[in-house]
Amino acid sequence: MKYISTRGSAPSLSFEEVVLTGLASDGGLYVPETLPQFSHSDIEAMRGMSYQELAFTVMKPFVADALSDDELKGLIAKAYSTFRHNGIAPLVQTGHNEFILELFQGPTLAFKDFALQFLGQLLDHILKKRNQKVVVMGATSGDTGSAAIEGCRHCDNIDIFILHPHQRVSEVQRRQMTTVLDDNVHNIALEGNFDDCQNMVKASFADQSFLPDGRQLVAVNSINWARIMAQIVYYFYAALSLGAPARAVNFSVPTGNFGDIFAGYLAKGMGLPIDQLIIATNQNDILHRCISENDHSKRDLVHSLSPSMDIMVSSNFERLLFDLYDRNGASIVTLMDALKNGGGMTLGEAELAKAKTLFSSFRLDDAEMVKVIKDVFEQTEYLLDPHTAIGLEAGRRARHDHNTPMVCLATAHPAKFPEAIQKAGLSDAPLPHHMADLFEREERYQVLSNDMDAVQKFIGSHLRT
Ligand SMILES: Cc1ncc(COP(=O)(O)O)c(C=O)c1O
Ligand SMILES: N[C@@H](CCOP(=O)(O)O)C(=O)O
Repeated sequence: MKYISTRGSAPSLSFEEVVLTGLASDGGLYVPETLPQFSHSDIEAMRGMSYQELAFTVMKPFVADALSDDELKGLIAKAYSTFRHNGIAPLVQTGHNEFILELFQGPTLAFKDFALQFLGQLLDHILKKRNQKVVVMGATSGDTGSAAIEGCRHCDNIDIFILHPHQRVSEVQRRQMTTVLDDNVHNIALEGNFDDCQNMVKASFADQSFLPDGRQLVAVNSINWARIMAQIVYYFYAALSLGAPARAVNFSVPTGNFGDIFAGYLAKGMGLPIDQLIIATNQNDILHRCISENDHSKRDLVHSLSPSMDIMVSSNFERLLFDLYDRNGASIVTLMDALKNGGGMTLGEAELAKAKTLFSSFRLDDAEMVKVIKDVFEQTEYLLDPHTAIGLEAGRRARHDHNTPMVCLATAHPAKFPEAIQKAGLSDAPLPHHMADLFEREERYQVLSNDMDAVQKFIGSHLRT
């Protein structure tokens, strides 16, 4: 399997190279040259598999050149060994043909664990084999950071630097990152927003001359293809539990950087019968505006009660555009230049029409989201986190029919976001046992101005030899 860049001029890479490269040298994102296909009977044969068996079956075609079957099985076993639920991704029914897929049973309580505990094991394996040391640099709006730190902290060959927007993540999210005191783990609170953090990470990948000779950056954001790949698995898992391949399923996905829902789009492309894919956004609604009215223009980023989705420029949208524009890299360069320099992009008529057949969308503001948390708790005693509340309500409003099951991805545990829960007039969800003393733990992080030089100097001076 080869991987190609969405901007058409970077070299194509193998799986191992793509995992270590992150951003393509032409500024694009890597995608597989062809998408593996599963037939109706292949998917039938997946019924009854454990999460780990399914992960092996779904990911194998993407990695077959790089990992033996036993190696892949071993990495999967270790990655999911720290999850707190035997089912790994349990489904909970909240209404008629309406389900929540709990993706927060991993060690850091968000869906990011599915890909990042696996990526941590994968990087450790590859780097030990190559006897190579790397620098991980990532941007987080709150959840990627802690999952990446948890995944990488035990890797001797990694120094990890995570940028989060200063005072723009919840206190639980910050402490999950900053109380990890291993000497290869570094947290930077950037005086800016998530887009500033992500821009700085992407610019640093484009010019890595600030690193000492022999070191390279590796991405833990969904820039890294392995992140998306691992997230495809739970779409298969949920759909199989609800009757696939005989029965189609809809998914509603709280969306920010467009990685999670893009994994659902790929699952559909691989043969999984998915009917609707619903993009659920908060007030930072560029994706909803794009799908509903072809308005993909940047606006000021609003600080919301669902902070993990406070993202304006959704990195993975570029991967979708690449497909919409028949994989023509030059078209993507034009669109991305317009977004960067002109503040927005307009999709062609045919491409917008295609996007509308693939995705529905819905937007909720804070007040609407808080009401959903309150109403759902009153009716079912199920406590939603703010991101999941947006996904659930968007699914209810945007689904076309009630005979097809609708699965809302529960992307985080409510204990991470007490502010929204309190606004709904409810008592905080307790932190799970392994985090019970989070507020007593010592923190370490560095506040830095939104200045590339300052960040890169900080990284350079904190690398272990
Ligand atoms: C809790 C939570 N929900 C939803 C999202 C959106 O996911 P994506 O960025 O893959 O669209 C994120 C992060 O981006 C998140 O942390
Ligand atoms: N919500 C994310 C933002 C980064 O997204 P990623 O999927 O590209 O890592 C976060 O919690 O950091």
